[in-house]
Amino acid sequence: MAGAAALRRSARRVIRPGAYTFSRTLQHSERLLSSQASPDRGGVLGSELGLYPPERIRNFSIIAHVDHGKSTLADRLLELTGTIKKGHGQPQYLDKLQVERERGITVKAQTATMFYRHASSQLPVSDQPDAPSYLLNLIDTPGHVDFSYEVSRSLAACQGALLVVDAAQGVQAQTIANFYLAFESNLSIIPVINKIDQPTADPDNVKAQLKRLFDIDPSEALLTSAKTGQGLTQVLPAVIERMPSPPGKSDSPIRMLLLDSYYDEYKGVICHVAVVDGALHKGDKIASAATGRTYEVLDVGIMHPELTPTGVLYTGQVGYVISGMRSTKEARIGDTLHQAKSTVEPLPGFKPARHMVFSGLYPADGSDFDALSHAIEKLTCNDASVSVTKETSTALGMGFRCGFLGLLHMDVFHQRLEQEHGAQVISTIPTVPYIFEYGDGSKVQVENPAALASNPGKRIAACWEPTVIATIIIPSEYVGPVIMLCSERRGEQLEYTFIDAQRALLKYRLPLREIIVDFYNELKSITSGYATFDYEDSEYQQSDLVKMDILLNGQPVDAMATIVHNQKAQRVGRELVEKLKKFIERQMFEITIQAAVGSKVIARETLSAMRKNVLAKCYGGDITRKKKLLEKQKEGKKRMKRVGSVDIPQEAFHELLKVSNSK
Ligand SMILES: Nc1nc2c(ncn2[C@@H]2O[C@H](COP(=O)(O)OP(=O)(O)OP(=O)(O)O)[C@@H](O)[C@H]2O)c(=O)[nH]1
Repeated sequence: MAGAAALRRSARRVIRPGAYTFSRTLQHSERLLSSQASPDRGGVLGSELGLYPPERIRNFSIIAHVDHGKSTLADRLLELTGTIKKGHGQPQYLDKLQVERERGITVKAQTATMFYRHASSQLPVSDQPDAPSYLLNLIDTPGHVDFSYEVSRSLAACQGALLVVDAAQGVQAQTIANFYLAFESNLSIIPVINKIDQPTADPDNVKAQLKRLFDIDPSEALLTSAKTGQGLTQVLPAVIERMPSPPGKSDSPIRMLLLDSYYDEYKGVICHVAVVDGALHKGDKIASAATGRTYEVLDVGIMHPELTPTGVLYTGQVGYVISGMRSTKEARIGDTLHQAKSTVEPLPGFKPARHMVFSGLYPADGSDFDALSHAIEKLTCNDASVSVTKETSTALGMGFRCGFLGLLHMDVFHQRLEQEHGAQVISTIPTVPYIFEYGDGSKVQVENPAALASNPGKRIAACWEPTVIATIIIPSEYVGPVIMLCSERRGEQLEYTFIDAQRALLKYRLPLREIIVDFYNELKSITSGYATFDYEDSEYQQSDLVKMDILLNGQPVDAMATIVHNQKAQRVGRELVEKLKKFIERQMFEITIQAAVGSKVIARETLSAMRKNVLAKCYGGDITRKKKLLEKQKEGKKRMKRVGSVDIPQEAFHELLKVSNSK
């Protein structure tokens, strides 16, 4: 949890995707002017984009396991093409969100257009004045499993992908997932074995893995170091020579795919689009296939890498459109935008976002509801993959039930709420969407365990929970402990193979609720950090689930209710009450903390009465020190949540998250 000062500092450093400042714009025009003078660069303004028919365009993505070097490679390619200055002082240019920089992960995919002259012969480009210039759109993708939705969204606009694999770590779980996403999208895949500068690099072993797992010819692999620059000059020529150009009909009415959208305070909604057919000009009238609404194109251009107005986008090009949309809700990702008053066949959409983790978000201070509401609304403007509905808890007051793609997604959302909007939130135990069937045959999807109580008269006949197929790659000596962990988490083994002499691949079907909290941490800790893990959604399976309540002084706290597997209820209940006892401070009266399934209490702790005297350690009469301590206590109180008559610190809710799903 960031301190108040850190929050204030970070609030001043808000970075929004695509947001750009006046000074950056100036730098940009300077760069443009110099770029036009440079023999190695193409022009970019206005009609010059017309010089790039689809044959001279390549749209590609970089896919990789987390930390294998996608963003660094992207930076190097942007530098190599002069799109950004070398040593621009901001590593991982495309990772624009503050959380991305802090956590070193890519959350929101970004796009950048580059211009690159390429000659087919071996002579240097400078000796070939006629070497044609190519327009390359690089689409960065997130690496974490939660964001595979963003990956599939980006891949739909590409014809090829660079599959980056760390030369020392080799193929990892997300390499496999991302490879299949790209393969199923019919992309031409160029393997890039990166980080060859590392002393432990073993490119030949990685080549053998690529052959064994994906049937990739070893001679196709490029060897690079995004750190030292070694091998980087082969990358763009390979993109141009080995990847196809975008398909599309130049003489057809405009049809484009909406790749991403975000809200900019000054410009309104900015849509990233890939033009599939026709050309888009400023002033054109366009319509959304999803909503039927029509808009006038107010501004259109490319991301070079900042928004650069060009007035036009041609077939096969990727850029941005501003068309007076008021909210990103109008800009549905995967929608087809087309010429107004024409009927066109919508382009195949994307895999829709599936919300797999739900959690209640409440203002830490009940009176801050409006501020939280405003912050959530602003944030969802830029992250349409979060679902938000209002809910009320007797314990926490008015709040929101939010649906996320996964746990990291939820974490990132919380962090952004705090950092970018200064919101103080209490989040309830995350839950997955269960399906319950009542005795009368009716079925409900339960995203909030407390909601089960609203049908007290109905007998639960059956329940189902979502499962995932997990892929785990580990050094072979860790196979035993990992198998134990997976069976503790109610997993069913589907596959157990070796990908090389040292490493094994395990596939398990696991209930999603068993992995949403702490599974990855535990997997990492029992494998000394060597395990990599990825999962894809699978079907629902029938399960023996019960609702567990937490009661404080006999009163159920709805925000702490959780759904657990019957066999684990006792253990989880005991851990929850023990944890709560540690976090709830003693108060003026005795507090009983209980966990109960139905009317049966399965765990109980008692906190005896006592008032914490913050001045106890303060000897003598230093009045300013006393005042400071009392101020601190007052500040702490603000972060307390009064439930009935019991004050619960915000940390208790956070700690509960960790226990509720473990073991
Ligand atoms: N030694 C070495 N380190 C590299 C190389 N390329 C990247 N790195 C380092 O590896 C780490 C991860 O690099 P990133 O580019 O952030 O990785 P990523 O794949 O984009 O990670 P996500 O955005 O989280 O998916 C950083 O510390 C880089 O400096 C390389 O060629 N050699």
